[in-house]
Amino acid sequence: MKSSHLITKEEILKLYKPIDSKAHKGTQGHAVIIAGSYGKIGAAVLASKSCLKSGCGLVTTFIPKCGYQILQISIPEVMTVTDENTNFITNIHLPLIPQAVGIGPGIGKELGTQKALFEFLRVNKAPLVLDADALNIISENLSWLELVPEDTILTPHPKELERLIGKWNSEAEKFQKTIAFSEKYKVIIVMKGAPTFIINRTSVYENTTGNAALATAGSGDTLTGILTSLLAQGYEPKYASKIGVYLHGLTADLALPKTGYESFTASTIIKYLGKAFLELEN
Ligand SMILES: NC(=O)C1=CN([C@@H]2O[C@H](COP(=O)(O)OP(=O)(O)OC[C@H]3O[C@@H](n4cnc5c(N)ncnc54)[C@H](OP(=O)(O)O)[C@@H]3O)[C@@H](O)[C@H]2O)[C@@H](O)CC1
Ligand SMILES: Nc1ncnc2c1ncn2[C@@H]1O[C@H](COP(=O)(O)OP(=O)(O)O)[C@@H](O)[C@H]1O
Ligand SMILES: [Mg+2]
Repeated sequence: MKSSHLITKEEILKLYKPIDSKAHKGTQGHAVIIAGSYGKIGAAVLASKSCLKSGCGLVTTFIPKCGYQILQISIPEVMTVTDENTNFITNIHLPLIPQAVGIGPGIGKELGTQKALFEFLRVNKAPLVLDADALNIISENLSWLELVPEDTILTPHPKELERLIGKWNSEAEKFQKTIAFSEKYKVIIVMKGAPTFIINRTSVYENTTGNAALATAGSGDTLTGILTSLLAQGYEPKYASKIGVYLHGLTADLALPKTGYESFTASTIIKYLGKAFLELEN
């Protein structure tokens, strides 16, 4: 297997940019989260809340109509734009030019959603995070990756990775195929797992934070929100991916003594984001 570089606190401290005292919401980036379908609006809530709580100034979330009240009541700080359709996304229209977009958590694979994703990828110019069902749809339409901005961040868990690159027979082959995929499509792959690796062309980075408390529904959805927020704030994708993965894992390391493994949930990740960022302040 190819040797990897460790993502350590020392490295993250060099990449992290503290918030300027003259900052206002307009300078902190406007992020868009496109997520959710009937029964999975929670994915949109988790991604949007973690996005907002990772420092970007404004968050707009695009959801099917059924999620409108849920989202507005769960997170009043987040603006909401709804699809014409009730239960799933069919036509992505944004009344703004976003600084970054995260798309995929909980969107499902309805034909209408597949078409909406293709149309969105055709017109989108903003730095992008692709997760969950966006990856599952793209796995069956790999040529769509030619439409995405260079250095788009893909965040597959092992099953989503298999759908993208095909089966592997060994760890070495998994890395070899993921590297080849990253090179071919000029994308950054956050290979989620225990630990998470980031593959950027032939470079492999291994995260040093995180623990099994993260093995809980929605923890990947929060990572999508964090990464999208960092991109919206102007971090280059190669740095946003490292900082985001590091902070996401750090929330679990900081929370574990208080929550134990069992009671830790994706909402705990969001709760501990503040403490994780404060670790970068010294
Ligand atoms: N509250 C909400 O609204 C939530 C909404 N959510 C949304 O739901 C949608 C479906 O997402 P999903 O990931 O559950 O389904 P899917 O892609 O079929 O993968 C499941 C299979 O993958 C595997 N697998 C996964 N991790 C693995 C690992 N570490 N290591 C090894 N294998 C691993 C495992 O396969 P197995 O081992 O069982 O063969 C498992 O059965 C998606 O849009 C998501 O955003 C969720 O975020 C939850 C909260
Ligand atoms: N045992 C573990 N140790 C460290 N991190 C883990 C562990 N289990 C899960 N994670 C992390 O939790 C997240 C799970 O993402 P994902 O499977 O997409 O969840 P969901 O789709 O439910 O939001 C990933 O970031 C993964 O690295
Ligand atoms: Mg996921």
